[in-house]
Amino acid sequence: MMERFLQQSVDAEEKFYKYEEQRLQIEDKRREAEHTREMQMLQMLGQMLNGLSSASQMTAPSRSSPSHKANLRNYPDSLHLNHSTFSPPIVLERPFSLRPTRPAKDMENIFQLVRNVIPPMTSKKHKGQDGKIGIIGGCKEYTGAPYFAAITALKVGADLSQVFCTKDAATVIKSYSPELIVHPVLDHPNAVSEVDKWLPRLHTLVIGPGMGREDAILDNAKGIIEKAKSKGLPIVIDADGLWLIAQQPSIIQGYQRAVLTPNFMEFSRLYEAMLSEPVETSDQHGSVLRLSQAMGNITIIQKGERDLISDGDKVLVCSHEGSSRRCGGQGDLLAGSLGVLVHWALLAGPEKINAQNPFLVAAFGACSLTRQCNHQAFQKYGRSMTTSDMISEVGTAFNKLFET
Ligand SMILES: NC(=O)C1=CN([C@@H]2O[C@H](COP(=O)(O)OP(=O)(O)OC[C@H]3O[C@@H](n4cnc5c(N)ncnc54)[C@H](O)[C@@H]3O)[C@@H](O)[C@H]2O)[C@@H](O)CC1
Ligand SMILES: Nc1ncnc2c1ncn2[C@@H]1O[C@H](COP(=O)(O)OP(=O)(O)OP(=O)(O)O)[C@@H](O)[C@H]1O
Repeated sequence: MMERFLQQSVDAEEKFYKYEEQRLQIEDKRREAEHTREMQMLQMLGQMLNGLSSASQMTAPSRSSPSHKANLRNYPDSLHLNHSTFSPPIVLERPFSLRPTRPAKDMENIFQLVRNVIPPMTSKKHKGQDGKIGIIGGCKEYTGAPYFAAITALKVGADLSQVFCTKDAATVIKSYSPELIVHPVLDHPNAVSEVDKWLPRLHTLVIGPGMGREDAILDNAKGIIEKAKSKGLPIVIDADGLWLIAQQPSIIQGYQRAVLTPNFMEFSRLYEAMLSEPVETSDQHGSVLRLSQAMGNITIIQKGERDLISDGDKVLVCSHEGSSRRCGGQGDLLAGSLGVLVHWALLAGPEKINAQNPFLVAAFGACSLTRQCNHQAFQKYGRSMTTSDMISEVGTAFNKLFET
């Protein structure tokens, strides 16, 4: 009886997703047609301008296109993106508000894509299926950051969160929470092979929160990134992981199964390292687009008043209402939730996300969630709000955004 009931709810859910898929496909076709019309008009305009001045020429930035398909592990063919090599980059403004009067249709569509990737809750699953996330970080000075990232991953819905930190940090992190699995290996002489043993049992790696910047640890992080890349493991890089990338961008350049999450300072360092000039602050969209292209179309989230998300082809803007409180650790919450959403977006496959880039969908979801947690916690605690208060809001914020 119970089984039949469960089967019926699974069937109903599948029907719902099918219907949603069809609706999104129709919407996508409509937008493609609109886009084609706009391109034709632009071409006509270009021809007219050419007639006026023979010197003028329309150029479109070209994408470097390293294989999207390298090392896909067991995921569906989710990185086969519908990019046209010569089409100009699309810049999409997607302000987000829960207020019914403002939602832009495009924004609601991408939001629906995030909802589509959330795995259904059924009694048929075993531990681990909804996500096993590894956090590389945590040293003597910083024990909070890896904890924030790891506990957030669990609260978003991952089944297991494992922290790989230095020996000094392990007991401290463990004492914050019995839910976390903590490995004191990051300053071990065989750190890379110690972590490598665990990689086949993980779905995503989050590298950097509270990792510190000691040369030996950065070297180990580099080795771990190389091992993860060779296994096709999705990687989120934040904080001190970004410090490492700014010194040696080639470690991650062209690996499109990575997301970088720089704050303004981290973004500036990366930008200068890659483009040998200061960030153009008056053109934030252009800057994030250019940096992603220079990195080989890796997804980049530039965090700030508005989060700008780009894969070098599109720019999404998440300006979901947060608050004016900027306590440390909010970026760790973002990194942990992103680790889970990246796994879910890849697992869902291209049909569920309308053949969009799964890393963009996951990034948009994680930014919206972080900002919603910030908003809710600020309503309760105002100036005294801390990141732990935000983490307490993950469950309700997630339900409000994605499950109602
Ligand atoms: N409780 C903890 O253990 C925490 C540890 N953290 C760790 O601390 C380490 C260092 O992180 P930092 O972020 O300080 O590293 P950085 O050395 O990159 O410092 C960035 C600095 O830029 C400033 N900044 C940020 N946005 C800016 C903007 N828009 N304009 C101007 N200045 C801006 C910040 O005040 C910060 O001092 C990392 O390992 C990080 O993970 C942080 O995650 C915070 C919480
Ligand atoms: N001015 C702002 N207004 C609203 N939200 C913001 C603002 N700045 C950042 N955020 C939000 O806070 C999240 C974390 O960004 P932040 O810049 O604090 O990261 P960080 O400095 O890396 O954090 P951490 O303290 O964990 O190292 C971002 O995803 C963004 O959504």
